[in-house]
Amino acid sequence: MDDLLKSIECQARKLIGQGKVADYIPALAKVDPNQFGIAIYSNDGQLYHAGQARTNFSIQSISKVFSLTLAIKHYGDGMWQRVGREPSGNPFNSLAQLEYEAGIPRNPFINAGALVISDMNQSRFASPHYAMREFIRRLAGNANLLSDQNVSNSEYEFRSRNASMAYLMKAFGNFDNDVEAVLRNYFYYCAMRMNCVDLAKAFSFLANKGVSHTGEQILTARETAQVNGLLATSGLYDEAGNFAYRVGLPGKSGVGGGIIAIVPNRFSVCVWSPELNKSGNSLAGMAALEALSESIGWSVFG
Ligand SMILES: NC(=O)CC[C@H](N)C(=O)O
Repeated sequence: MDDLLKSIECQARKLIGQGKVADYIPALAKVDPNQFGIAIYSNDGQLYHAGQARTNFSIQSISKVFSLTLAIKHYGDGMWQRVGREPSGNPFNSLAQLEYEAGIPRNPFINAGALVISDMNQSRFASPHYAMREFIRRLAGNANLLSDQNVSNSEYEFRSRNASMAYLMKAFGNFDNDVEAVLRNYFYYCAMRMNCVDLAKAFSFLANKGVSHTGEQILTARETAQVNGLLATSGLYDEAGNFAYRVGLPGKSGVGGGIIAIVPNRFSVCVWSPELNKSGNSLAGMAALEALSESIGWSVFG
């Protein structure tokens, strides 16, 4: 495995220069593009990694999986009245569908969907950002994880598009709490800093029928399969089809350049390289996951 990861790293690094680091906020635009890391965590507790697997980065939309998990734990099936389960086919920050679909976002992994989920968690917890941080720390088994205030403040400053989505949903009656407070928390989650090893471990429960690497039952086996189904159909925004075709695994990306992928009943994987393609997914990360999945025969589609 170590040799395979080294050779995948070497191939993937050749693609650096073809993408573009997220530049919608200055704090992310400054990230050194010349970075790559990968970590794989197996259900029997083996960790494999290569490159900068212990360098922290901004998890961004990968946080949407943590928020969804927390919401499922507390709301169960009732939550699906407020958010759909279909791929959007649109960019992650698109407003278009919200207007003609009565303020119900297509799925929990686009921004509008994650904002509704954050609104649910806001109603449920006295201190939602603290609840979420503790949940993520517990899942990763790392009590030192922090959110980057510089990133979250900058996101809040440039919040117009996310704020528009939230206010539009409020106009449709699909938003209960103060929009600005929910935005603050949503940005706090996006700005959590983690590395590939943290993320591979944190998502091990999705590869292990809902049981975390510390033995805690996070979701039921059924809920875990449902989340993986949603990740496979919507985890990479308007590139979910392409990801299914090239990689064939449930996955979730973020504009910090991280992508997590789940090999059900076997492994959780995290790859990171900051340069993005046009859909906002790590360009070298996608290529690395494709090579890995092909070499090991991981596709869930056969
Ligand atoms: N795709 C992403 O990672 C988007 C997250 C980013 N914080 C946003 O809300 O726009």
